[in-house]
Amino acid sequence: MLVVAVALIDARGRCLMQQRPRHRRHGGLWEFPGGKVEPGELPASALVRELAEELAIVVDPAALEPVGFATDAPVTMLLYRCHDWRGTPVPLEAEAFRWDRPEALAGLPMPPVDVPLLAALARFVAHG
Ligand SMILES: Nc1nc2c([nH]c(=O)n2[C@H]2C[C@H](O)[C@@H](COP(=O)(O)OP(=O)(O)OP(=O)(O)O)O2)c(=O)[nH]1
Repeated sequence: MLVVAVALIDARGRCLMQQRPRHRRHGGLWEFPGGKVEPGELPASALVRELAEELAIVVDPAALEPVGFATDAPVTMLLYRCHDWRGTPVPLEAEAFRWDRPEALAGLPMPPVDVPLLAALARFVAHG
């Protein structure tokens, strides 16, 4: 299963994570916005679609920069970062969401693939 996700990063270097609805797989855990890549879909297009559905924001695929990927079978997740989007994120599907520095988010309960990707993101945000 190929999953794409994004770290939206604001002007203060804070990143958005959201809490999965409790009734779903990994319910209650904190994750990056995103979702599954559908057959025939490009990863960046899938992410643009998911961000419109989940957060009501518009993202240009060119504004998505790769951070890295991680696997915890059956999930392989590609993480991008993005500093530029249109609209104000609204949690349409999440239980809750929060903006914080990647180091501060590291203590939240999250799915296994998110742990190394959040660490990679923290290095990016620290070093530009
Ligand atoms: N969005 C997202 N999903 C993650 C993360 N970490 C992680 O293991 N996952 C897993 C949970 C799910 O098994 C899968 C994403 O599926 P999803 O259910 O959110 O995606 P979707 O919106 O396409 O799902 P659906 O339409 O089938 O309900 O990836 C993460 O940081 N963000």
